[in-house]
Amino acid sequence: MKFEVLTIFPEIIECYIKHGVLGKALNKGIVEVKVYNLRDFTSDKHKKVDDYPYGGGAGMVMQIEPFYNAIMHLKADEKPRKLVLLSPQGRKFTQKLAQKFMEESKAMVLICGRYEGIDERVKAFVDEEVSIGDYVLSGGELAALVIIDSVVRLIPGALGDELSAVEDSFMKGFLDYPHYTRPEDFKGMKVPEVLLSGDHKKIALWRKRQALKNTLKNRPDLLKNLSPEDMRILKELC
Ligand SMILES: N#Cc1c(-c2ccc3ccn(Cc4ccncc4)c3c2)n[nH]c1N
Repeated sequence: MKFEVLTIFPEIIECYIKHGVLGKALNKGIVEVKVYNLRDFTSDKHKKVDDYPYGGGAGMVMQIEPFYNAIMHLKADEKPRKLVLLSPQGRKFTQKLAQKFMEESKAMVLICGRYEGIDERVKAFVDEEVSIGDYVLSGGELAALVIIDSVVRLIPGALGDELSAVEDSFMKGFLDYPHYTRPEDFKGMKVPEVLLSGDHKKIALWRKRQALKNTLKNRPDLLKNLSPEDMRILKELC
């Protein structure tokens, strides 16, 4: 899968993608990430990308021309790609949308604005407008990285044999269970006995109960379409 990112801060993307799961997927050739500096698609000597908003108001707005020139440059190879604009006004990005992007797109262009946003006319050239959540960021780059990271985790082979995105929370419809590792006793804070028991059936039940308990407490909105067994466990918790 190929990601092409349009931004005025390429170093934000370039720094992050070298590490972790993404770095390994890049080294394996499962994923390709190309970053384009929008300033390279300007036509003035100052590489200007923003201007004052028509109608007045605070801040600056990013001009359409660099976005248009960059998108036309990418489209010149006539290969299919999904163009996604990151924006506070976008549809909510969820695990389900990450799965859809992974299944449907061989290539994605992630368009990152800054300042108070970008000229509305850019939207005529994009397929999706996406927001990663109900909070205000300073630009689209972090959102682009969230999308890249969550989509790459879903690509078969990206996590390596020992891990699987299927086990990820949200994939199962509820939050994850608690995790523990050595030491067994840290300043009197002990690992739950059940996890030391070696009884895999008991451990699995304990983990399911804890996951449902966490979900009931922090994200009851996720508790839909539970299996009858999970519903039984949940009722015990209430
Ligand atoms: N995805 C996503 C986002 C953004 C986001 C995305 C792109 C841009 C470009 C510019 N800004 C700054 C800005 C613009 C307008 N209003 C407030 C701040 C952005 C924010 N904020 N919060 C999210 N969940």
